[in-house]
Amino acid sequence: MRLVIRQDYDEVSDWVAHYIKERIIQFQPSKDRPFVLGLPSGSSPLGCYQRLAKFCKAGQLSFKHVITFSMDEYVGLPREHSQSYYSFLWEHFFKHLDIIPENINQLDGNAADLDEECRRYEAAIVKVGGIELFVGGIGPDGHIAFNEPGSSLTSRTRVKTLAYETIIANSRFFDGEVSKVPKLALTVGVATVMDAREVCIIIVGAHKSVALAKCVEEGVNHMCTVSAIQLHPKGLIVCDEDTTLELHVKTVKYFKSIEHVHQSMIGTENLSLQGQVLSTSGIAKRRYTQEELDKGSSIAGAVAASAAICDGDAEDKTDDVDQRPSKKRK
Ligand SMILES: N[C@@H]1[C@@H](O)[C@H](O)[C@@H](COP(=O)(O)O)O[C@@H]1O
Repeated sequence: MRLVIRQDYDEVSDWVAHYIKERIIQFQPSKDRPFVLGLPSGSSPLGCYQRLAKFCKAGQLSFKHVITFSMDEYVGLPREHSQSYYSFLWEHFFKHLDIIPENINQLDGNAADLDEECRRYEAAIVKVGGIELFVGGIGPDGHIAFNEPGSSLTSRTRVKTLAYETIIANSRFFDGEVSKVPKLALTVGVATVMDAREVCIIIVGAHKSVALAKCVEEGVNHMCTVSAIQLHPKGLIVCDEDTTLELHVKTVKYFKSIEHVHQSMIGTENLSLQGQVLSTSGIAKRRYTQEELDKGSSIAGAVAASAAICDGDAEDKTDDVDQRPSKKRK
């Protein structure tokens, strides 16, 4: 698992937006081979969504061949309600993109048969060949999507009763009134997320620092469902400095030093990013502009490393890119 620490929310949003952009571009999606992206709602991904929309508007990125699957939805809240995840994602993301509406998959919290709706969703994911990159956010107790503490780590899309802490936390979107917050939700399962070929979790704010510490420094545990990411071969967490408050100093130093080594191996210094930085992967052969290099060399490097590893031998298919000199880089 990789832990990328940035100064604040804006830097986290910048990093994740660039990362998603590079992953999509690298993938070279087409009608027959679309890029399948899992998406969260909530305040954590907002800055990232705004940046992705800007890329799209500027013609630097297209969602034409991107299929999306949203993580969760309240049960019983009308779709047009401003706080339904359907409305949220349309308002803050989809309507600003060139995405084809039929490629947007969202759970219907008003379906007549909720169990059937969950089965339909899982089947739809399978039908498109699985999710390439699942981006996620967490609640203060470490729940991913609506997989509340105690959720099975092998869970699939299903109906969940919300934990009281979640209802309180989300009441900020319902005029601060707990009674207005729906008590049930549809959510992808922990295993649905972990089945994705890559998982990227955005965690921002001191109020999530305990959850981050549990996820990174403690074991895999159903009371902190995001901790399942430890078992994922390509798990990535992007957080800000405030969120590291409960981590050991040595843990923070460790992940920062890894990123430093990573950058010096894959960044501009040694790899001539101005050339075909991604050529080792065989996936994309795009040249980076100087501006991109100045702004996002670490992101380009991360993506390049990611691609190189994916493209490697079976034994290379791990995320430990940072700790291992790549034979491809000789
Ligand atoms: N079910 C949602 C999640 O999908 C979301 O990721 C999380 C964090 O939200 P926020 O980013 O607003 O803190 O809250 C919830 O409870």
